[in-house]
Amino acid sequence: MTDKVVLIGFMGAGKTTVGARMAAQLDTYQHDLDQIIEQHLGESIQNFFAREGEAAFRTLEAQVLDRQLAEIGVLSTGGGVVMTPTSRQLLQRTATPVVYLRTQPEELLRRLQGDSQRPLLKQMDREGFMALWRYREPLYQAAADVVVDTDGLTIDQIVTLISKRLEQN
Ligand SMILES: Nc1ncnc2c1ncn2[C@@H]1O[C@H](COP(=O)(O)OP(=O)(O)O)[C@@H](O)[C@H]1O
Ligand SMILES: O=C(O)C1=C[C@@H](OP(=O)(O)O)[C@@H](O)[C@H](O)C1
Ligand SMILES: [Mg+2]
Repeated sequence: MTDKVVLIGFMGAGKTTVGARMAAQLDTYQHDLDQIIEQHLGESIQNFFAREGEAAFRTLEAQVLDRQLAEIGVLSTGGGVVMTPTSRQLLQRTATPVVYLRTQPEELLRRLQGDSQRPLLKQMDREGFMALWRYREPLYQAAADVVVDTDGLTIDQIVTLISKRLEQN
């Protein structure tokens, strides 16, 4: 299987968790855009968001995405990467397969219950969360080469499914 994959999907879809397991199984690197951005900033995304706002974060995210697409390994993105036209273009143009980890919003809300790291989650009520999911869903679909539904699956099952779907692709 290819040792280059990009994972996209909504907050809580498992991009970070699945990416780490997949990289371990493929004996390759995982790059997590959020972690790279936090290392670069020397502070949490949470703090940066609060001080500089979402637009500044998106600009930075697009720059780091551009650079990381050149690296081998599994690239776990942040859920909002499809919100920026530049980032969407980068995903469209890359030769690396883009995998959409698709998870129903009710399941995401269960997974993210009690989370305090995601600034957008804090700002939203249930309706806002659902609306954002519906808004982003076609953007993920359009950016993806492969769509994997994660509801009810374990991390290992998702990794196996991704490998299978990429072979078929
Ligand atoms: N398939 C899954 N089944 C159950 N819990 C999951 C699954 N995938 C991820 N999680 C949990 O959901 C939370 C968010 O996962 P994470 O990998 O950080 O998502 P993302 O990076 O897409 O926002 C974590 O607590 C993780 O353990
Ligand atoms: O959906 C979003 O807009 C965001 C998702 C987060 O990443 P995860 O998808 O890994 O939670 C992180 O990039 C930031 O909080 C914004
Ligand atoms: Mg993540």
